[in-house]
Amino acid sequence: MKTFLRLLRLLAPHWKMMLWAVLLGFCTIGSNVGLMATSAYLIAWAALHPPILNLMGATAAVRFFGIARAVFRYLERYFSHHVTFRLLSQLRVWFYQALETLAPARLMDYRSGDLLSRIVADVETLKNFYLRVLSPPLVALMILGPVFALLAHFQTKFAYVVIFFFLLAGVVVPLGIRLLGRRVGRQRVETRARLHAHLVDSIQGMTEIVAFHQAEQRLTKMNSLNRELLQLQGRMSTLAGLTGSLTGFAMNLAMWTVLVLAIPMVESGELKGIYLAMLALAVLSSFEAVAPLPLIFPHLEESMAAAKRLFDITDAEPAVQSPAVSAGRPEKYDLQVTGVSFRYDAESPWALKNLDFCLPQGGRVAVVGPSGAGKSTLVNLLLRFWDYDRGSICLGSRSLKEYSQEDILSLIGVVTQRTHLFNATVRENLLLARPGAGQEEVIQAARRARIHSFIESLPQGYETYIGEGGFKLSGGQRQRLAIARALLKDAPVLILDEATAGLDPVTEKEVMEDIYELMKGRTTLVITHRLTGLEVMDEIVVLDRGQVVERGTQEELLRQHGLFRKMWDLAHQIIS
Ligand SMILES: Nc1ncnc2c1ncn2[C@@H]1O[C@H](COP(=O)(O)OP(=O)(O)OP(=O)(O)O)[C@@H](O)[C@H]1O
Repeated sequence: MKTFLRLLRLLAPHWKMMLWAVLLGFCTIGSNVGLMATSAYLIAWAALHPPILNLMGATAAVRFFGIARAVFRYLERYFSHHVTFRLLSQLRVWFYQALETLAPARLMDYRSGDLLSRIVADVETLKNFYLRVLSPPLVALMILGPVFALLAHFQTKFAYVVIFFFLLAGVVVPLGIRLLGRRVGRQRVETRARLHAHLVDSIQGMTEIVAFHQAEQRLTKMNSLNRELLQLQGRMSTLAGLTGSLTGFAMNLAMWTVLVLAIPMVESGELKGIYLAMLALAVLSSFEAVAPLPLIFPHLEESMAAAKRLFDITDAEPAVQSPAVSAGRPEKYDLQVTGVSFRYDAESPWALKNLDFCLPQGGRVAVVGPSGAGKSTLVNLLLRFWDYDRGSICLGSRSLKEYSQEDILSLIGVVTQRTHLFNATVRENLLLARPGAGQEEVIQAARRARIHSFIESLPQGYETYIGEGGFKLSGGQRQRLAIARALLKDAPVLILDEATAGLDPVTEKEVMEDIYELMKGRTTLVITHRLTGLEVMDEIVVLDRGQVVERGTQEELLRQHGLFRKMWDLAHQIIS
């Protein structure tokens, strides 16, 4: 019920349009009843060869209802589709905005295919909530009044017969269908989501799947999910077919009952014969309003399941609470980390324990350590993707928690090993760092990152599409674009998170030179497990299992014969 009310609230801004669509739906079916009734009356009367002038009124009514039905149908479709598409786009934006506030911390537990399924398929499913759940009963209720009045005008018992069969087709049949189709809607939403997640996962990991000969297994799983979904869709279609026949049966029974009651009245002279066909067709056509009712429950169940999946995400608490008023820009860009401890959840071990270091404005500090030491965790905290549990991190004189995430992200430029490049042009990818930058600034940043001449050599220069994830570029070129992006952003604080990992030694050396260019005048934190280029660092902090185990300059650490020295020797053994 709560989900139902929340969905209604989402529809609230469009209530006027929806009301119009319902009114037009009523007018369409009303015109159809009028058209059928007046046509039957006209034909029956014309068969008695009255003077042609006497038929003029009925002829005009047939024309009027015929045209009205078409016009109302068009307008009803126009309004209902208009409102549905606006609703869907509003839902998509609303859901996407919720995703943004949760990224990345709260989204880690979801598969990307599952999220895709929610934003595409589940949102799409919700169009049925209005079109097939809310609107049909309102239209049916509205049509019942005039049809009742029309039939009661001739005989009250005709009207009661129609009400009885309306209730049968519009209430009893839907309840029966609900019993038969229990859980079909929900299962369909869930199976579809699993199939989407599996598909996206398979497409993203296609290279590994082929390399490890897993295509067969993947296909088998996909086929089994497909079959499950097909079965559920088959059940839904069976229900739709059953609904159609039951409603048709109730409709015909209603017509025959009215005829069985009316024919003796014609014989006894209580009712004129020319009204007989009119009554029969009026009853038949009024059932158009009842036809969609039996599928309300499966659609309602499906909409509720889809809405619940969306609300699950939008209700999640962001991992970081932004302050009501952000501290804005600090007066100095130094970072002070004092006694910081953090774990990803209450059951996990500490990823960082009592971490201390100071990074003065314009200074350079490297955090190194073996895999799992907590280096990326530190970056997550500095970018306010997660909030630390103990200790403090200050940027300038203020705690990081006093800055909104937006402000933090504008103050800190990041180059990571996994910089995401979009399936867009080179220029668009660079402009992501500063959308308002002019062409000259873009070129300048690319020049400083030494990627300009390469870009110029591309077929369309800066307008060349670089493919999804920048797949048309080499690793080194991708990193240079990332560096150009950071140069364009021109943030006072810089984090380099394994910025050269995955590059061959020659390219790494070249990219390092670009990185030194990027570091100039910025407060820089380098996160790495590769021990190259660290001689220019003011301090190196060595982390192991979340704790600082050594600190000093490269020279000092090499003399200490501790973990740093071990890592250094190992790295140089591998190279030699
Ligand atoms: N999202 C997460 N949820 C739970 N635990 C996590 C998460 N990310 C990292 N961890 C855990 O936190 C610890 C530190 O991981 P982190 O990624 O910070 O190490 P790292 O030093 O960056 O390693 P690498 O050099 O391999 O990237 C590890 O034990 C890891 O399993």
